[in-house]
Amino acid sequence: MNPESEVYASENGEPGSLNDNFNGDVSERRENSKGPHEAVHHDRSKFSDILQLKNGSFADLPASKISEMMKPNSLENASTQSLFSVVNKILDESIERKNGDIPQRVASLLKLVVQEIEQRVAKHAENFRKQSNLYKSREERYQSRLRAFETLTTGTTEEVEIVMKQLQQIKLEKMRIDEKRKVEEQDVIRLTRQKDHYETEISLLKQELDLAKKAYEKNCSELETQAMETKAELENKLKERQLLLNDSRKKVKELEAFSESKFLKWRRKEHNYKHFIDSHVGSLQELRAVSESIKKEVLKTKKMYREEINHFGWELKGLVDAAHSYHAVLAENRKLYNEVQDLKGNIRVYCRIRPFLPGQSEKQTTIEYIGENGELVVMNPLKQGKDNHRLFKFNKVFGPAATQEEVFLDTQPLIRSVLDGYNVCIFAYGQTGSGKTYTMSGPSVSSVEDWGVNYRALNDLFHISQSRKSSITYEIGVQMVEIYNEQVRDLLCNGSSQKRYPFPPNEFGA
Ligand SMILES: Nc1ncnc2c1ncn2[C@@H]1O[C@H](COP(=O)(O)OP(=O)(O)OP(=O)(O)O)[C@@H](O)[C@H]1O
Repeated sequence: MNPESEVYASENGEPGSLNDNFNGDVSERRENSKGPHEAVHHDRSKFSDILQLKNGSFADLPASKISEMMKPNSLENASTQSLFSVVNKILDESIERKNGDIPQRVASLLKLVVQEIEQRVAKHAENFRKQSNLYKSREERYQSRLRAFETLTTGTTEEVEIVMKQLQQIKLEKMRIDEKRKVEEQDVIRLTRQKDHYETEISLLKQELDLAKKAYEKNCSELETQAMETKAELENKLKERQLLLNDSRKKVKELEAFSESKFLKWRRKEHNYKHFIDSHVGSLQELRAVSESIKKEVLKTKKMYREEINHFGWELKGLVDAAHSYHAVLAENRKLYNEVQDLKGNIRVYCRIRPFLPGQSEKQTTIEYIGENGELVVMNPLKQGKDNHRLFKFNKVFGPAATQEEVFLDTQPLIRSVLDGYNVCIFAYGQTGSGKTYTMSGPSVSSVEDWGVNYRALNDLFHISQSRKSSITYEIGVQMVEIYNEQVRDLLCNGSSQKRYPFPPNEFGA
């Protein structure tokens, strides 16, 4: 038995009232004493009988009864309640008696009963003490256990947290499993319904199958009878067919003989056709070769035609370009013609003033004024009065800063009119060192910037003739002459044998 069960047993039994305890002791002794149950009952009934004597007294009891009651067995088996009742009754009787004397035998009984009660009280006290010690030891045990539990509790807080988390996860898992289980339950319900449905379908199909089976069996029997009939018919027909087959065999033999003769005839015809086809294949090959050569000829002719057409196309394009250029030239000529007509006469006179040459910077210029419209005022310090200044009028005056290109641009339209058949003459006039060569040829041929009117004019004419070559072919010739002291000299003639002019009229006028 464990301590807890011991405590509960003790609490329920031993710490009760005195009477209960005494009753317990009595029952315990009763069980331990191996005497007959009837004897115990007899001892107890003795005390009960005595106590039920309400009108009688102990003093009046016979000595034999009292000595029986005083026996150790009788006292030990009596209940504590009975013992206290005996004591009280004896004491009450002694009080009621006037002389107060108690008979010797009653006093002896009283003493024995009191001793019995004392023993029981002592035993009871001893039990209480033992119980108390037991409770104390158990309390100490519980205290130590409590402390151990407290230590365990503080030590296992972290574990408890982990366990709580695991528990949480397990709960979640459980919820998931529950949901899954619900779904599965629904599936089970669905499947059960389906199963029911299929079962009803199966039962229906079974019924149909039974019906079909019966119908089939019926059909089978009908067919069997029909088959028998048909068999008989077929046997008859077979006989008829057998006869027909014999006839047919005879006919086949006749036809075979006929086809054999036909085959020989067709064979001969095939041979004739083959010979005919072979002869025609030869002539066909010849025709093919002729056709190939004709095809090549046709392709060659086609190519030639294509090239000629291309050539015509180019020529046509040239004509179109020429027509376009011709229109442009016509427009330009018209413009030039108008310009020339606007001029007063066909002669233009330009004046170019050259800058001072190196080393002449200290000299004073005689040019007073250069006008926009060709006016030039020249001062003559040697003359006085009115003659001091003289005004000259030109088509245009080029100042010392004018470039070669600016000078050329004014003469360019006139030069271009040469290409349309007009006669043009550019004539440079001036005293020695005034800049005629510089203007007409330029200081240097290597630099295009320095080119004078002659080079620029020829360059321009070559460009135009090149652009118009599809429509017009020009022949360009150059003459360069110098008139000095009324002597004309050919400047393009090499060496000392320079040709002297006047030339014959046909040469000079070209
Ligand atoms: N516009 C100009 N700018 C700079 N230098 C010029 C100009 N015109 C002429 N000169 C210079 O003046 C000098 C004389 O010029 P150029 O030889 O052309 O004169 P010219 O009239 O031909 O002389 P000549 O009649 O003796 O042959 C040259 O050194 C030339 O470089």
